[in-house]
Amino acid sequence: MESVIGLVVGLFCVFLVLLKKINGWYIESKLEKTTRSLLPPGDFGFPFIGNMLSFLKAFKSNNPDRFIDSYTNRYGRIGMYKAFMFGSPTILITAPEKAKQMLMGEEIFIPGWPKATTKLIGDKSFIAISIERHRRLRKMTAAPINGYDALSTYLAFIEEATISSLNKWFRIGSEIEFLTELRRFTFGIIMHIFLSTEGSSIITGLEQAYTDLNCGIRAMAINIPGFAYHKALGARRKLVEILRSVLDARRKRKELVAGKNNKNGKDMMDRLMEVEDENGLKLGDEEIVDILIMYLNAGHESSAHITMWATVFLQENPLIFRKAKEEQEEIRRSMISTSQKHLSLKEIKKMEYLSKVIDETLRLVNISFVTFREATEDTNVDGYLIPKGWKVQIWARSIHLDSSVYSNPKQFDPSRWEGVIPKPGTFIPFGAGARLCPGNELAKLEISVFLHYFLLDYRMKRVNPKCPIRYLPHPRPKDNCLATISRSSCTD
Ligand code: HEM
Repeated sequence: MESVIGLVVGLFCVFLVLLKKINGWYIESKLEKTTRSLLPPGDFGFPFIGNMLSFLKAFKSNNPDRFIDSYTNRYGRIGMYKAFMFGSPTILITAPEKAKQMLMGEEIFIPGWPKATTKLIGDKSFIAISIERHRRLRKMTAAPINGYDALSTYLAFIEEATISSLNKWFRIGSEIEFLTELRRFTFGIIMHIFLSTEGSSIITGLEQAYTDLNCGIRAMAINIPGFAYHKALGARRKLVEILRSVLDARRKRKELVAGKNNKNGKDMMDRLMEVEDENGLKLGDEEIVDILIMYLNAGHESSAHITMWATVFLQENPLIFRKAKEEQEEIRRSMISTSQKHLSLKEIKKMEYLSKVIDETLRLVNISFVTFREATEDTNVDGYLIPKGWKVQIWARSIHLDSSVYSNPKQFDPSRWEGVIPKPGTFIPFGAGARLCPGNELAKLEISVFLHYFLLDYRMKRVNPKCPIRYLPHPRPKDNCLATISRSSCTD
């Protein structure tokens, strides 16, 4: 009996190996013979699902890195591998210099997000429009978010939101989901920038919709009730509905006050409604809504996660906490000496050690662990070929946790940034090139202001300090960082 079971298991294994080989032959049969011979090593997994099962298995375990490790262990650390992910043949990039080449080569490597993601974020958002249109809309939206004047303007709002949020959580006195609260906090900021007048009235509806949208972004694209992707599509419909009604109401209001618009009172929605292309054409409602959906999402999720992780790491490392706090105390002392009540960008610039804490958090946590591109032409990279039409995934996570790039990479150590200018491609938490995150400075500002007040006056105590981490869609403790916030004067 045992030998029969052994035989069946053996035959099944052979069948699986054969299935993978046939799948590989089938995918490569669409390429020219010379192209095939130049592909990097790797495997395409099983028909239809490709390598998705091993990807999801790794990212649902406590060791997501074992997905890429399985390639480096089998084929060596060559930094590029062939695979089949999210329904497309794909080249995985895990080496800094190659990542840099992909990120900087915007003409050849256009965004290549899975179709299912584009359906959620919108086919008129930045991830799906032409290079020219992207350049134009980006230019128009990036400076009012990330420019020096814009940041100075937002600072007061961020400061006020920080002080009142921390005070509120402290007053609650019992456990809060720290991450959920921080998402609310960062969402309030991005809503203020984009939809200053409607913010508070629609914020609750949008918040829940964004939670559901995000759960579907890196899930399998199964549009059946009960699956995350199905729920995310519903969330997108809700977002479109809410934002469209805001847009309609604004248009009506604008008609009423035509000609009386105050330039200083403009938020991003006003700008999007007013911008014209070289032929005098304005953006359509669908375009405005998709750009809003993308910005409002990108503009709060990552910042909230990084703020939470930075707080957790500081709290877990008393020496680092102390050093960061001393820097903030020095800043507060100098403000008091000149009777300065509010932070300005001058103080933010002085937060050198805190900036290292934030960079180290960005490196270690890897909120955007992978970015998606598509090759628009056959491209040779270090002797290997990326065929035209294939997807490219740039694995920032693998680069940031590579022991040949960062010594002791899993350790939280802000001092590693002392006097260091990262080599190109080695530190890419915000991407690089034409698609470099247009909210990177705003994100760092929000996190810095929050940590300034947190370090000076508060403590966070987690209910489950050893709570397991969920890695999809973003790394977070499964309990959303259940914690109490207390004032440091009460605990020191
Ligand atoms: C810690 C916080 C953040 C992280 C780690 C982060 C990370 C990234 C990364 C890696 C990209 C590049 C994607 C690619 O190359 O395809 C990106 C793009 C983008 N980010 Fe962020 N981001 C953060 C905060 C923000 C904020 C606050 C905003 C909004 C104000 C924002 C808006 C965007 C947008 C609109 C894009 C698309 C840019 C384009 O395609 O041109 N992000 N972000």
